[in-house]
Amino acid sequence: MQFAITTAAVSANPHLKPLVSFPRPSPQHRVRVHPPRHRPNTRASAMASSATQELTITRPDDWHLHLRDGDVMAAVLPHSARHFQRAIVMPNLKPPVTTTSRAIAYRDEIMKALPPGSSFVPLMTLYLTDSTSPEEIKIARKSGVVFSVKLYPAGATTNSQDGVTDILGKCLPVLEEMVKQEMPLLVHGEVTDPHVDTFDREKVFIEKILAPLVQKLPQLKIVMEHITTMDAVNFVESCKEGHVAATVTPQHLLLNRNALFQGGLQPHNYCLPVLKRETHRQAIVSAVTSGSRQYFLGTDSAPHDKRMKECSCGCAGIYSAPVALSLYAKVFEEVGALDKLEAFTSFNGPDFYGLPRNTSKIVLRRSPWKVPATYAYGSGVIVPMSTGNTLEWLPSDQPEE
Ligand SMILES: NC(=O)N[C@@H](CC(=O)O)C(=O)O
Repeated sequence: MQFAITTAAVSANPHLKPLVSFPRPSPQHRVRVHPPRHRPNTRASAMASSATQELTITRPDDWHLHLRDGDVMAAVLPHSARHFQRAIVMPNLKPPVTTTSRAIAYRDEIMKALPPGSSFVPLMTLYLTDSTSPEEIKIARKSGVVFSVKLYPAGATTNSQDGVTDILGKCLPVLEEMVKQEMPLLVHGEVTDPHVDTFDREKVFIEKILAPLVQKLPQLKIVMEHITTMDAVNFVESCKEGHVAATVTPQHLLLNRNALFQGGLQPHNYCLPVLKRETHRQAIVSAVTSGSRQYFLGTDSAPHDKRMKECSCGCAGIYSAPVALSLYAKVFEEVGALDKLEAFTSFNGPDFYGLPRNTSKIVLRRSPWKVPATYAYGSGVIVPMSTGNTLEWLPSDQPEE
């Protein structure tokens, strides 16, 4: 990563309080809290660096993306293709992508919808069901286009009704084949028991499902998707690097659960797993900006029509593809860790998946830009994360307002 301007290497926001420490269960699982470094000690130096700084980083990949299909896909795909070289494409379509042949057909649709000249590469994912066969995993690996298998506990989130009901039982032969094929299992880590408090569902999933799974199949490569709690951070860090990793979204780095109720119900901040307390957000920020190789970028960008979000039973999902890079840069800058951004966005993911790192670059300029209120698609509009806000970091090919 290059810092083009030398006035002040990396500026932290002088108005932000340093992160505070919080009680931890055991010393070996302690999250490292990294206070801002290179904090400019004069207003002048902060202003000088903010006026001029730019970052050149290896082009990132998005390791958790919902592209949908049809009109919505046509509208959102260019946003991801503009900033990301590759993306793990989630399979929760209606009907879900449960076989390699469907994954190939979906991939073809994506390729056709790409803007001319785009070199974006979709990495396909199979949707695990109780009846997925070990043979399907062999076919998936041979195809060269399927790179992972997604576990949705049945009923946990958008289009998960066909998901898994018994991961440690019925799915075991499939998981054993995945170990052989070195095929990562991507996990939506929430229990669905209605008696478990919504805010505890990730923690309980770790205790009841994930920890036993790792114990049973320690060689299985697992990505805990869109982590939201310090429990997840502690769990990931208690596991072996290279075997268990986690993706982290911009919303779980920037928002806590107050954002759901700020001035009234805020449907555009509602996603699953739901936002958690501030202490959890801080634990995730500390973990991700520590330089650990177990975390990588996964936006979970999940577009829904505005009418499906703003209604009596609004659906879960935050659309972040156009703003994600700007937001991740903001998070890293706020704790003085911009020097760690590139590993998170561009190295840790491919290293975990055993894929080559990208060779092309992208430039982030400190050039404030206003997020549009909505993005139009065929029959409606999608409201992006940070709608209407001004963001500091502009990726090089982001069109100016
Ligand atoms: N994150 C969400 O809240 N929603 C996702 C599904 C998912 O990843 O849980 C979606 O597909 O809309």
